[in-house]
Amino acid sequence: MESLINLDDFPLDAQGSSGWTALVERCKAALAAEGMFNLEGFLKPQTCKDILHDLRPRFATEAFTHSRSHNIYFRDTVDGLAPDHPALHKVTTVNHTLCADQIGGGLDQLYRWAPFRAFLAAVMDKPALYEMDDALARHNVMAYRAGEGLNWHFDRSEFTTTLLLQAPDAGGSFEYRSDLRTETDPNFDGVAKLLRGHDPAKRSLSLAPGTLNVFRGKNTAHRVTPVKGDKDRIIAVFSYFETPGVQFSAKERLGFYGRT
Ligand SMILES: O=C(O)CCC(=O)C(=O)O
Ligand SMILES: [Fe+2]
Repeated sequence: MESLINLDDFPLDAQGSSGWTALVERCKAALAAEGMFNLEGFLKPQTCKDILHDLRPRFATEAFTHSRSHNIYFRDTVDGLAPDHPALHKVTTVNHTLCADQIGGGLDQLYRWAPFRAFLAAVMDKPALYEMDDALARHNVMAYRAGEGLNWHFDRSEFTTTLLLQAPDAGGSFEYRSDLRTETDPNFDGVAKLLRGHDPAKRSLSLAPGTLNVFRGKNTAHRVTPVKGDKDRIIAVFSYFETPGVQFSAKERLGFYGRT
């Protein structure tokens, strides 16, 4: 693992050591204050280059073009919402996705590496985290080309872990609104306000390649704005859950990946 990630600055392999504990505390504090944390330089630059080299031909030939009109829930109907409620306003997404069964290599090794899950569990105050039992959804890599983005949505998992592999020249910002809803309050009017562009608590972030980013995606509305220029924005996304055996439904797999 030391050839993949910067274990000197981020000693995930030394669980319980003072360096590991300090890192966990730092990440927890950022998560509490800002709803996310970033570890810049997490992935080694050469690893990043090697991964991109491996994935480029796959993006050219076998990635799924995820292109659709959707609402923030990625669901046709939502309990308690009339079909014409502005929280169901439709937005458009276009990007290109490779699934876990098309990726392999260092990203798959990292996804399966137990100390990575243990570190994330400690930061999120969970007894343990488990890999998804879904050969496609476990981890993905997405490429956003000029004009493409991922529009407003909430994630299925409580938190989302991403690793930027390549930054675009311009655009492709990560915009987010932390705690827009809770487990007990869907805050439909707040969602409608954000979609109208009227939420002053919206924040924006431009990530550097190699940065590990973790945010509470289930209740944080987020989007990636359209990329500008010829350099694609390329990002890996890892999904873990509190219980083993989690899978996407066949309908979700079809919608996100074009196959089941
Ligand atoms: O590309 C990103 O930065 C975010 C990805 C994301 O939100 C997702 O995969 O659900
Ligand atoms: Fe997301």
